Amino acid sequence: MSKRPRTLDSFFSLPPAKRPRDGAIQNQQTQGNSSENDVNDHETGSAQASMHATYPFAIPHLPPGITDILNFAPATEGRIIRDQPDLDLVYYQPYVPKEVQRDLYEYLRRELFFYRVKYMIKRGPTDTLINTPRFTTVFGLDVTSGFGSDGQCIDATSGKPVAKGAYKCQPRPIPECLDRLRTLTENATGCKFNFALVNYYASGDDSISYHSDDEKFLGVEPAIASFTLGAKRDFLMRHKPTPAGHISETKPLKLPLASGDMVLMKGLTQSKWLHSIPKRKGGEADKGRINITFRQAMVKGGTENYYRYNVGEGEVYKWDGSRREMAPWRKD
Ligand SMILES: O=C(O)CCC(=O)C(=O)O
Ligand SMILES: [Fe+2]
Repeated sequence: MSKRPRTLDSFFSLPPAKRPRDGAIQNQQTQGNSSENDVNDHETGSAQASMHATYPFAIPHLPPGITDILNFAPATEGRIIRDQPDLDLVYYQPYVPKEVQRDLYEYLRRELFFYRVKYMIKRGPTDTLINTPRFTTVFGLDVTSGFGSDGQCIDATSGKPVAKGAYKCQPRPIPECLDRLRTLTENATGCKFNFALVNYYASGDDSISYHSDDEKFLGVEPAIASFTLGAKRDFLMRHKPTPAGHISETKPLKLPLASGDMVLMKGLTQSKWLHSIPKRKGGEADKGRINITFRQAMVKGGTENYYRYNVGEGEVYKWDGSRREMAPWRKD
């Protein structure tokens, strides 16, 4: 039995893996080192890829030239930033080794599928259409479920398939390329992650406004690991307004996130601070930036929320190498 690091790919490999044993569960948290489907990998002899019924197309595995170097991450020791009230960060400059920053950026930009999500919100009495000002995609499943070896959602406690309708969305397993980085990040930080959210900021016009990732479905004091690849962009942080009468002795923060950097936000950071990537005119921002955040969702509502706002119902985008931009993708 081969001992290559276990990923989620037993059911990604083509042709499909054999039927699961009853109750077999393989999710980000529980997968072991069993390798029954490695046989498949060898038999096909073709380049390996992650595939799932919910993916519009297969995502090739990371090439060895990237994985071999990525295994040296983190490239530097993290700097602890706790010099302001409620702020609790570890800042790696960089986390991804320099030799693979560019290749990993170009690989993810080229191989992942993205969305430009639109949704309605109520502003007072009026319905307002929000156009998310960046490309997004998401993979993962909250702790109540995992993926069976046939790719179906399995209840984490009973090991049985989750009831039809338990999720309105269609959860997607984390592909090998992101799962590798997730595992490395778990090992380095001691934190657990079951979601990978990816943002692509095509230019300085793309952004994320001030917010905090403080949803209840992440549990108390969530840890979020946030990676930058590609263009350098400013990451702004400011303390949430304090109750009237309280003197806030905090000052805003600007981290100039560069390719390969990682910021781990933990403790009270999400409940007390806001963060944003503001729009920028010209300069490096127009070369494009990928952000990956790893998080841990505790309940099904977290899964629903992440797919609604990062996949939505719109068309699929894929990198078009000749146009050098994301373009609508259609199955031919
Ligand atoms: O792009 C970034 O660095 C931040 C992304 C972010 O805050 C988010 O996705 O919640
Ligand atoms: Fe955020």
